[in-house]
This record gives sequence, structure tokens and C-alpha cells, in this order.
Amino acid sequence: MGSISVLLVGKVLPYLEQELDKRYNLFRGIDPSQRAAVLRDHASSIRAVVASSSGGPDAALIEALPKLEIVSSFSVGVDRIDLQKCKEKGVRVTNTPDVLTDEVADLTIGLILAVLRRICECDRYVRSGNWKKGDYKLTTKFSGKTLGILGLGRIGAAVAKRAEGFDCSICYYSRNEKPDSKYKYYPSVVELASNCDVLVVACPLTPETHHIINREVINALGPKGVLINIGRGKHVDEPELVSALLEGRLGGAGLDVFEKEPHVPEELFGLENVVLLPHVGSATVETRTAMADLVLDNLEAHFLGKPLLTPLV
Ligand SMILES: O=CC(=O)O
Repeated sequence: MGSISVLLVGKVLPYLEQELDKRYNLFRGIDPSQRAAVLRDHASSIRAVVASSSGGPDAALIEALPKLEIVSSFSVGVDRIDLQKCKEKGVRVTNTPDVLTDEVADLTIGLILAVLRRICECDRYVRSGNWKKGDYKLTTKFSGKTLGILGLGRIGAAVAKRAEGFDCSICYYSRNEKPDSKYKYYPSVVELASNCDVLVVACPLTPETHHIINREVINALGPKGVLINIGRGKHVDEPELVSALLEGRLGGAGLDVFEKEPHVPEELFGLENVVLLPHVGSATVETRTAMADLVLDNLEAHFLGKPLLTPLV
């Protein structure tokens, strides 16, 4: 397969980049100027693009690659890929579902506990020597609270399963009610937010879910409510979130994703009811390696004419 040309457009695990280099004729196009040079000389030979949550092919790039057959993403979210254009052009698309579900769900519970029990703030309290001056203030219990889940897909369901272990009441909103689900369904995000203590965003980013967490939803969650976002930054109207937190209209937030990563609104840095993570939902050695292997296996299946393991398009 060494003669097959592959273009890398998103940041991936070094192991994946090395394996792609070993197995294919790999071109690196993460940096725009690097990409322009690759396209100038090799656009007509590239048959596969490897994407990730940091970068994927838009319509212009797909159009610029006449021999493109497959886009394989090192991510479960495919919001960086123009899926419609791929469909039109007959380009296959794969992602990395399932292998990261447990990891992201585990981190979600960690974020909830970190916000409610102020774990990061407590750590700073000890390190700064403040404990010697007095005990840390009391925090908020998680067990038994009502957890609202926006998007009861694979990750949302795995979060719900874990929250059952904390005796939480679980409710959800998704485009359609899930007839087999034992959890309470609300037909709108505002109703869900009004009826839960902690709201977890776990749906895919699409034009319909862009800024689905807006001022109305944030106000419905209220001064005791907590927002946890492990989806995409663009699910949330970030300036609205920042002002709600600064004004005390929202109780707290645990954020793994942001609208303009790696830029995070600096107004949040001084707030102790907020926990900020650098988009690490799936970032363990075990899970990122499994994701990398799935990208490689999908590409290999495609070029050997075998069924794709995780086809989306
Ligand atoms: O954000 C990470 C992913 O989509 O896998």
C-alpha cells in the first residue's frame, strides 16, 4: 500500500502518524501553507484523508482532491468534515465510535465531581498553604441528584449508566424520544434544564445543535445548576455562558471543550465553580491507541476492498 497517497489534515497521536508513514505515501497538511504546497504538487494522487477533531476536509478540499475515496477520522465527532459533500462525491467516511465511549463517560463523571466537590480548587487550597489558616468550605453532594443528558447516544447512555451508580435520577432530551429508555424524556432542552441539577452536553455538533445551550437554557438551569460540556465548544453560546457564570445566574460549569480551542475565555480563570480541561475526553494511552488502530483498520479495509469497520458515509 506504500504507493497510496494519504493526506493528514488534523492532529493525531504520533503513533498513528508513524504508522501512516510506514504504510502509505503520507503527506502532512495540518498547517495551511504546508497543505497548499502539497495540493499544488500532489492533489491528483491523494486517495485518502485522515482527519481529527482539530481538522477535517471542508467542501473546497474535497473538491480539490479528484481521486479522494475515503476520509478516516481519528475522532468520534465528525463536525470538521463536510459530510454532505462526501455523500455527493461518493467519498466514504469513518470515525472512531465505541472505543472511546467509556473513557469520555468516565471523564464526564470526573468533571461533575470536580465541579460539585471543588476537587481542583481544594487541591489549589492545599498547595497554596491556605489549609493551615482554616478548613475549606463545604461543597455540594452529587449522589442522588438529577442528571439531565442532552443526547442519549453511546456516550450519553454510558454517562447515564455510571450516574445510576450514584443513585441519580436521570432524564434526557434528544431529537426523538427513545422508546426503550427507562429515563424520563423532555421534549425540549429548556424543559430538561429546568428539571435537572446537572446538565451534560453529549450530542453530536450539527447545524441544529450549534449553540443549543443558549441564554434561555442557561437561565433554566439556574444559579444552582451545573453545565458539563464534553461535546463540542460550539454547542454552547460561550459569551452567554461566561456572563451567566460571572453574574451568578449559573451555579457552575465543567468544560472539556471550547468554541475557539485552544483559546479559553480568560474571565473563567478566576472562577472556583468552573473546571477547565484541554479537550481530553478520550485522551488516555489505551483509548487513543485503540482509536489510531481503528483509523488504520478502516483504511486497510477500504484499500483491500473489504467492508469498513465503522462507516458513517
Ligand atoms: O473530541 C473528540 C472526538 O470527537 O473524538
